[in-house]
Amino acid sequence: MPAISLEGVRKSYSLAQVEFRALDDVSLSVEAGTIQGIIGFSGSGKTTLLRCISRLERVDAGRVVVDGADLAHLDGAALRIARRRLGIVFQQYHLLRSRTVAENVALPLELAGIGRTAIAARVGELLEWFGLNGKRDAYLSQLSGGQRQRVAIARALATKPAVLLSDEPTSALDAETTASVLETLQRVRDEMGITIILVTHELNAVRAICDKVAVLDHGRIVEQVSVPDLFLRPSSDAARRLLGLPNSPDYVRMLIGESKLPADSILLSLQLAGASAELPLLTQAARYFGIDLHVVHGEVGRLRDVPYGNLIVVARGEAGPIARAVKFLRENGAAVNPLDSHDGGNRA
Ligand SMILES: Nc1ncnc2c1ncn2[C@@H]1O[C@H](COP(=O)(O)OP(=O)(O)OP(=O)(O)O)[C@@H](O)[C@H]1O
Repeated sequence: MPAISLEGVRKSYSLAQVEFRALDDVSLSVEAGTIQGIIGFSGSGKTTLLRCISRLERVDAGRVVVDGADLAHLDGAALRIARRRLGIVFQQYHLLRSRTVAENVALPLELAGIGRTAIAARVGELLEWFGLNGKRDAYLSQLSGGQRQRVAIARALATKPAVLLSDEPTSALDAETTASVLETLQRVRDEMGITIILVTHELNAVRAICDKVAVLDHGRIVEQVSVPDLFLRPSSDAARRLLGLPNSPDYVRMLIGESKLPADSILLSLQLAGASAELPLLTQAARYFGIDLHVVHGEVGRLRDVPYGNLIVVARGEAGPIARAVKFLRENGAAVNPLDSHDGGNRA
């Protein structure tokens, strides 16, 4: 059974009597014990989606089933109890300045009416697990950003939720602290078996710890794929733009500072993964077919040990050899798409 299942979720806001659909028929199933990333451009609906899952916002239509309970259709005491199965962390921590670390972590347990002895035991267990024992009596002002976020995560997990929702938990942190918070989230999944939803605009966070990732675009999920598939084979326009792989030739020309390419050249988008990324395919294609292949934009790297390259290449030469080179690249496992229909993209 999935830990979270969204079916046909819709949410609109009215602004100056104009209805704006922030979530449009969103369906998503998140397996228990996994980290689900949610990415998308600003305004695509990420935060709204988290607010609807946590019932901070009521959906207009659809089902929001968390750990077996449909939060969209619960009210009163039943909703309060069901919400304890969810923990939430935010970018800005939302911790209380007037309380110590231990008192912050205790807060949700106090609100749930748990007895003092049980609260002390649970808080002690969490502070130990999060390496915060030495800070139990410290106040917010005495903590680093990373420590604050660990306190916020510990507090979110106080009531032993099945699911942790995290909204941009690392965007206020430097690279090193980000890495340690991401590692903490990974341990939360691995050692506590908690399902995590991670809303982020940082692709590195997705690459580092997510199992699957959903791409939101204008309130719709346009891709729900494994993390390797996002990086190695992005299919939606939104995912390609998020990865810095634009589909628009004009945008690429601006990026490379060339308003016009030579008449005998075309722009190619090239994706290589696994074995194809280990071969010197571009050099071979250029040599065999007597053309120039010039990488003008993109990235190469390794994703969970699979080498990959997402490249924008200017191919220069005669139409026939370019078409044969493209065929050769495809036969050797590269995904090749002409970007430019004006400068003869149809030749490939
Ligand atoms: N309470 C609200 N009233 C009216 N419009 C809203 C409200 N909350 C969100 N919106 C609109 O819904 C759309 C989605 O907003 P949301 O905050 O979910 O996007 P996001 O992807 O989280 O963006 P960001 O990355 O900038 O946080 C935006 O156009 C936003 O202006």
